[in-house]
Amino acid sequence: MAMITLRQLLDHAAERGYAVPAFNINNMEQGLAVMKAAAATRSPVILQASRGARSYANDLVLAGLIDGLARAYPEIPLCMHLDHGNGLATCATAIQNGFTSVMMDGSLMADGKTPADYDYNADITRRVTEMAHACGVSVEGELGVLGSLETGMGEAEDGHGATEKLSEDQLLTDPAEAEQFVKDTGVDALAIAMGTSHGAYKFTRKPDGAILAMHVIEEIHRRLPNTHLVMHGSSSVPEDLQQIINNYGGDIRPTWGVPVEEIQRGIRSGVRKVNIDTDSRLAMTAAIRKTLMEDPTEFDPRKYLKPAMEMMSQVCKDRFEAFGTAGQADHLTPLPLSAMASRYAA
Ligand SMILES: O=C(CO)COP(=O)(O)O
Ligand SMILES: O=C[C@H](O)COP(=O)(O)O
Ligand SMILES: [Zn+2]
Ligand SMILES: [Zn+2]
Repeated sequence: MAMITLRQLLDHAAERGYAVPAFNINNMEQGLAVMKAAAATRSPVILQASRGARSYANDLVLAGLIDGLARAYPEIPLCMHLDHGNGLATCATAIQNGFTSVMMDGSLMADGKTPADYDYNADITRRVTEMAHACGVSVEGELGVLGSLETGMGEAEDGHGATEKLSEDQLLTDPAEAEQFVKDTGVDALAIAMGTSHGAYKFTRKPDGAILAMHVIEEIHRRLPNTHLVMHGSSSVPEDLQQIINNYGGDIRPTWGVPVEEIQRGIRSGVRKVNIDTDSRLAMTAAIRKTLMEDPTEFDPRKYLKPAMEMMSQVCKDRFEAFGTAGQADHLTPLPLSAMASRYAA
């Protein structure tokens, strides 16, 4: 089938100067929304599932869903990635269930809340990398803790993320340490911290360099020109989606996300994977609120889930176009995991 590893996909993206949005999925509708957008724009895709998604959807159901999506869209290279793995077992069971890539997020301890020190992070990430690479599976690590440069706070969301006040040291990945980390762990991709956070409330104003430190990415790329960089918390939180939600009885407080042009600037400096969950959530919620308020007699879930899929799919198409992913599916021939495993062994 058309399953691809993160490593092969991001190597291709680096060669051709584009990035791939990684969309979180929790159910069939989100999976289909991404695949339809990918097929329409001829884009390779990264679908990612968090620990929360895995327990929401059930690992076996999720494995069946991935298999179905890959078979329904055989022309689209599909990378299935574990988002924010918290230990060896979480990563190993993702691989058992058909994931071709895992994130070991050792920036936090196994509780997903407490900031970890360098030695813990490097050690657990190196162990996951040895295990995953033996299977041909790719690994993303994280150095630095996501959180706000405006408030100094961590970004606790859905029971995940630091809850305490963090120092600027923790909130911004140190470029020298990043160089050491890649050497110590052998990761294929590195997630870094530079002021983004998960969820809808990232910035209280349109972000400038003081609160969205894109220069950190540029410095890390200068030191690690061959490492694929990953931006987390990179939803743009579009104002039009906020407005639809609020016009139809919702309550989203004024807020800003990461502007698409800042992500494009990152792509010029080695960013190859861009994590997006919140924008999909906003799109689906906007469509569902609108549909149900316009016709309060409606009670067939398909009647509001179909527009929800369509609105999410539009967000995905926009990002595929903006990040240069569109059209790239036709230039990729996925290698099997066994070929990737031999490559790592050599
Ligand atoms: O980073 C993410 C998943 O790992 C998602 O970030 P957003 O909340 O900005 O969509
Ligand atoms: O953490 C990143 C994603 O937004 C996933 O969120 P989740 O843990 O609520 O599924
Ligand atoms: Zn999260
Ligand atoms: Zn994340």
